[in-house]
Amino acid sequence: MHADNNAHTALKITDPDPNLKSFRRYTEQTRLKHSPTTHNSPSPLAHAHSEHLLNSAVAGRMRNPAPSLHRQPGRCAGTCACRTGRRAGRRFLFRVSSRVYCKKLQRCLRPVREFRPMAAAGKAAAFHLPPLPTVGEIIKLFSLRAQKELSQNFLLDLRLTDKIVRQAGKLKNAYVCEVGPGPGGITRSILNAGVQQLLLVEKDTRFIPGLQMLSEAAPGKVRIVHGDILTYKMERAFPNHLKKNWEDEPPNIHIIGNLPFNVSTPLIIKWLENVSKRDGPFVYGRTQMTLTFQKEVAERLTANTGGKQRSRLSIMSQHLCTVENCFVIPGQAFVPKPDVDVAVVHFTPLVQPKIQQPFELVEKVVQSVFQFRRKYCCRGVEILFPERERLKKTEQLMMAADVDPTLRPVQLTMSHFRNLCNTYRKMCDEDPNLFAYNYREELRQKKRKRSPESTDQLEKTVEENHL
Ligand SMILES: C[S@@+](CC[C@H](N)C(=O)[O-])C[C@H]1O[C@@H](n2cnc3c(N)ncnc32)[C@H](O)[C@@H]1O
Repeated sequence: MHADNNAHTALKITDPDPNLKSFRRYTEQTRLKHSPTTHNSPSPLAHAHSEHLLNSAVAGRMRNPAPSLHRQPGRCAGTCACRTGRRAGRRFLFRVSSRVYCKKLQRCLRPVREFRPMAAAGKAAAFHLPPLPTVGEIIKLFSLRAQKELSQNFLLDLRLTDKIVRQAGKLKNAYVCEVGPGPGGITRSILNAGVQQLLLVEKDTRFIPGLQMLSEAAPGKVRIVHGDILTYKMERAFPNHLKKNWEDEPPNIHIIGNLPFNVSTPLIIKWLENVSKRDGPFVYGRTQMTLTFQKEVAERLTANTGGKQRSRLSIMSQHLCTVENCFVIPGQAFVPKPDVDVAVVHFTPLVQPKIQQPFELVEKVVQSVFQFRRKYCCRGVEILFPERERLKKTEQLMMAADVDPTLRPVQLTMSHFRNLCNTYRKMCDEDPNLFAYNYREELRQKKRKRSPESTDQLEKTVEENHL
């Protein structure tokens, strides 16, 4: 373990983790389960190789099976006699990208055809993770019960995790940060996409040994940070040479994550602010993000003018990024099943934000407008101004911005919001106290004046409750 420049715990893997003792137990059990006595006569060579694989996995030196074991294309190289054909044993097979695995042995059945030409042609072999226990088995192995307070819902289906990772685009030789990798389903898909480096930021210590196992299976590629993504300093996460100008194509850096629901919204707002200020993960340029959200939040992020879900999030995200609602993952796909469905959203920061004003100003205007989402939009605009000049200034703003005050907030287009923000900015420049004006604070003070005792009492009770 060594200290990361982020003051989080970055883990460097040297010795096998104590938990690998239980992994050894696991592999022993697997070996016994699939021993020659329970399967149709395997070749002694295959059995010996199976032993070697299991032992080397424990030592953290798992590699692809030797080509000699793939001499019978399409046939399981392990101790079971299942076939890739239509015949017996088909139920044990499953596919990950172009690879066929035997479920029972966790063994790749990649036929020799796929193995040789690459080497023969002198090309660098594409990276593939060696056979590993399934994500489900990792969960059992390390007793990783999902914790509700961390909104933990795991994805075990590798076809789904592959599909999420494909939304990020081409990841060959990319630098990727995965947030909240948990038991590592998405992590495997990212590694199989041929990334150069993968940074994992995980808050829950219990997942670290399972992630170490993945790290050992992809030597030199994985960096594990035990920390909180909300405070992790992303501006130091990747090498400096990857930096691109904002106007250039996005850098080869991606953020991917199946985020906990209670973290995803504050995190995306933080990252949108980082996009606007070109700091955090965006010091490298227009870093792309592929993240999951509760389906309704994803709909808000991508809602168009007039849409039922049009909200503050729609304007804040779409004025800074191209936002794409990629696909929905039904709740049943997760373990344990959440009460809601989940959607995958892809963000690419825009070269020119649609509203060229400071993040805080845009947020203040947009938040005020949507404060009364069922009323005319002028009702929300009013709260940008102190009471004594409210009506006059609201009228002035609506007129100068050329916005019909009887439109509802959801009917306002991006250019309406741009005009409102630009005009409000001019008014703030003319009156330096205006931006600091806070409607809620004014309300509170008015109430305090009206009934000082009850307000003081109320505040005291709130304070006590906080303690
Ligand atoms: C919904 S689970 C997803 C796990 C895994 N990515 C998957 O798809 O199966 C969310 C993960 O994020 C982690 N997490 C929660 N809050 C976090 C935070 N603030 N920073 C980093 N990781 C966090 C949880 O411990 C958990 O592993």
